[in-house]
Amino acid sequence: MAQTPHTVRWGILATGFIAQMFVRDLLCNPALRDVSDVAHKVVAVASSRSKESAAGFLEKVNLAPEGVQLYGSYAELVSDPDVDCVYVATPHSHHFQNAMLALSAGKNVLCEKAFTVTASQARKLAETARAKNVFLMEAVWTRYFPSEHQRSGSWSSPGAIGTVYRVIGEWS
Ligand SMILES: NC(=O)C1=CN([C@@H]2O[C@H](COP(=O)(O)OP(=O)(O)OC[C@H]3O[C@@H](n4cnc5c(N)ncnc54)[C@H](OP(=O)(O)O)[C@@H]3O)[C@@H](O)[C@H]2O)C=CC1
Ligand SMILES: O=C1OC[C@@H](O)[C@H](O)[C@H]1O
Repeated sequence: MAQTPHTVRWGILATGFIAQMFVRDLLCNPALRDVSDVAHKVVAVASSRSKESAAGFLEKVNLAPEGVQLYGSYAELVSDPDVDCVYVATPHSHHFQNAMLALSAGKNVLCEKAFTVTASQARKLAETARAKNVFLMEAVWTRYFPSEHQRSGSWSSPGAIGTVYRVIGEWS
């Protein structure tokens, strides 16, 4: 019998380039990647500038406005009781304050990379997430590439490839 998927209700914090990419991907049918136990719904979008910017975002990602709350501030977004998880897509300089705002409101958080500017900020976010018993993760999608699983599964085990003297990386 088909399983009823758990629906995660997302609040999108910021409306720039990667937020648009993220929402388009988020709303792809999970069955396309053989996933049936979870579904995703965008229930709120906030722009730091205005509610109109948030409305413009919906148009850019081809998302119908019905059932989506629009906010002109991040504080309003994290206060929305219908939001389960906040996706933080602001510049690095603002990740700490924005993720902390959402965690403090008891929201689960997915925060864009680079996670924080200092290690101390990252520790504070992790401590807050633990205290609030919510999920917190940095949005490093490349971590989930099949090649990365191979690398972490075999190449990185002690001694598997001998002593590493030099590493050259490339994004392609
Ligand atoms: N995982 C990945 O593959 C990628 C991750 N990123 C990461 O995502 C983050 C955002 O990058 P990107 O989307 O390219 O950036 P953009 O400049 O396109 O968008 C950032 C958005 O943050 C909001 N914002 C809030 N405060 C400020 C501020 N003081 N200055 C500028 N913007 C502000 C704005 O939205 P509004 O005012 O409407 O809320 C703005 O549109 C970065 O940390 C970047 O590293 C970027 C690209 C790829
Ligand atoms: O910031 C980024 O922008 C481009 C992406 O391809 C890359 O994975 C990411 O780190």
